Amino acid sequence: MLFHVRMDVAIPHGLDPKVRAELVATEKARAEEIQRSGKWPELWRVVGEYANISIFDVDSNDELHGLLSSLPLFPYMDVKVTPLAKHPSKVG
Ligand SMILES: O=C(O)CC1=CCC(=O)O1
Repeated sequence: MLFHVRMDVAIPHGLDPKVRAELVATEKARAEEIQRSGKWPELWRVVGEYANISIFDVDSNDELHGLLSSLPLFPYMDVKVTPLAKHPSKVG
């Protein structure tokens, strides 16, 4: 099952810079781990925004929720999920 996911990140401005740096580093490590599993085939920065557009390839809604909520930045994200289906006009 493919899902288009947009994540908008809003880390509180008052957060200790060391805590912020650690959060971002652990987010990167976890994101790379999930990508290596093949469940997160696309990850793109939205130009000019602290946001990304991703494609996830998972077996269920519950699996996707588990992956997203395992991200250290999850508490600071607004996440919008769009389930994808095949388009009848797609060639190939
Ligand atoms: O920077 C972002 O868009 C948030 C994020 C998701 C995975 C990652 O490494 O950072």
